[in-house]
Amino acid sequence: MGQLIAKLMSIFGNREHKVIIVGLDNAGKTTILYQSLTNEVVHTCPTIGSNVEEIILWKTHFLMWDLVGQEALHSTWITYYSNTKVRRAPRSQRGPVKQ
Ligand SMILES: Nc1nc2c(ncn2[C@@H]2O[C@H](COP(=O)(O)OP(=O)(O)OP(=O)(O)O)[C@@H](O)[C@H]2O)c(=O)[nH]1
Ligand SMILES: [Mg+2]
Repeated sequence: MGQLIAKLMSIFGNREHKVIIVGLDNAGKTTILYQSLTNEVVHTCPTIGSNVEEIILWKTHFLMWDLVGQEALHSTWITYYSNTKVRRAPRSQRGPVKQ
């Protein structure tokens, strides 16, 4: 556990990081965000726009943006992408490619 924390600290340091959570509607994005904050499963409604919360882990601040999942509003995601880097999972961790 100590090694894991040390590794995470070496990646993130103690600065503030902006994290955006995107995905299909009803995927569970808001549930994950508020479960992380409260350690409880909370009742959610479909997100319109976004929810934003700060999570502090080992002095590192994560500003978590939970975005709308409805397909008709995916075009609004781009407005949240400023000052972000997209990280893809390593190829070995990605799912099968659809033909
Ligand atoms: N069974 C099950 N239900 C879940 C899980 N996570 C979330 N849900 C339920 O799925 C529904 C949608 O969850 P949300 O967290 O609101 O989904 P969302 O991705 O934020 O949806 P949008 O805001 O519409 O984009 C809720 O009724 C949750 O209680 C899970 O791991 N298992
Ligand atoms: Mg939501």
